[in-house]
Amino acid sequence: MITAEDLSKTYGAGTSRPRTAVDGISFTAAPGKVTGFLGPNGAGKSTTMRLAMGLDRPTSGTITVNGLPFSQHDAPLRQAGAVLDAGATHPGRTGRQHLRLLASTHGIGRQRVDEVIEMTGLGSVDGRRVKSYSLGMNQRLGIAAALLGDPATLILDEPVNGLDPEGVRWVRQLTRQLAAEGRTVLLSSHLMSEMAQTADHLIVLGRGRILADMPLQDFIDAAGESRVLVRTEDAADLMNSLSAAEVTVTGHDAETFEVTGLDARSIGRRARDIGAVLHELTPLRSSLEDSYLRLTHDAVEHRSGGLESSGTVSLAPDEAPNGPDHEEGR
Ligand SMILES: Nc1ncnc2c1ncn2[C@@H]1O[C@H](COP(=O)(O)OP(=O)(O)OP(=O)(O)O)[C@@H](O)[C@H]1O
Repeated sequence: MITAEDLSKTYGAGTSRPRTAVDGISFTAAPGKVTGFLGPNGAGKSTTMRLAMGLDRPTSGTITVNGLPFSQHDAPLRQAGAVLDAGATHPGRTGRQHLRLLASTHGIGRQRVDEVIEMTGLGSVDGRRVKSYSLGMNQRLGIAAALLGDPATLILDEPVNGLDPEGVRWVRQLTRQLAAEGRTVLLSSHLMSEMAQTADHLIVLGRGRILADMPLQDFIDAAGESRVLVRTEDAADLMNSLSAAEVTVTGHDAETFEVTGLDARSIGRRARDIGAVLHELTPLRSSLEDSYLRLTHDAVEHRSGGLESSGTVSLAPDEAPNGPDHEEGR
């Protein structure tokens, strides 16, 4: 379990150019779930993860892992493992040497090193020097290191970065399995399709603040708009009869159009009323990407407001992640 309470981090505090990376956030990443951490570049995801792993100190507030600040645990590696910087290894060591060294400094036996090498598919390259590793091999080595202590909590910052499709699928299955075993998994990724298949819960950050904290499906339902695909012999008549202030009708071809703002049931009834012959009436589900982009787009367009659901979604104008003054990276 990871718990942040009113957590803030300002870099360069006291200098002429302070930079608040994390701005008073509170959230819980619960056991047994994959919690997806989303947000544009510079939103504060990596900083929050580093704070959780005790690699940086909060300016104010707290973040705990399994009830205690990470560094206060007697055997921290057994509490939480993290993939934060896949390149953070000594390039002259072999993968196996790197893992053995890490294991020995934490009282972890060689058998566990063999296990994590097996789990991460590094068996064929564990005797090679890390400097010869591809990005994908480095990611696997990072994940192997994170798993060494068999921790209850995993923090994975962009773990699929650089992996081929087989590797991406492997990370997805591994994270799902780790959560199914009752562990807490906090996962960041810019790959929306991957996040949609992996996460149970989402926390969306923008400019250091929480924009959304809710189950994945609720986020998609709350932020996405429902669309319905209609195919009919009487497209022109039905399109005319559906026109209303809150309804958008977009024609595709002579028989097909898409409706936003009315559900399939209402469209079916209207078709019956005017005697239109329907061939297809398909509700189209929003994707996570649609919802994410719509959430941020709306905030910029309307300069206020947000979305209500079973959790929190709010966007103030100056928090809009793709607003005009948004910093694209560091
Ligand atoms: N060590 C540092 N010193 C100064 N500023 C920093 C430092 N680390 C991060 N920042 C700043 O804090 C903000 C948040 O950065 P962070 O890396 O946490 O964002 P992120 O959401 O992980 O972004 P990305 O998706 O690009 O990885 C950025 O403006 C960044 O420039």
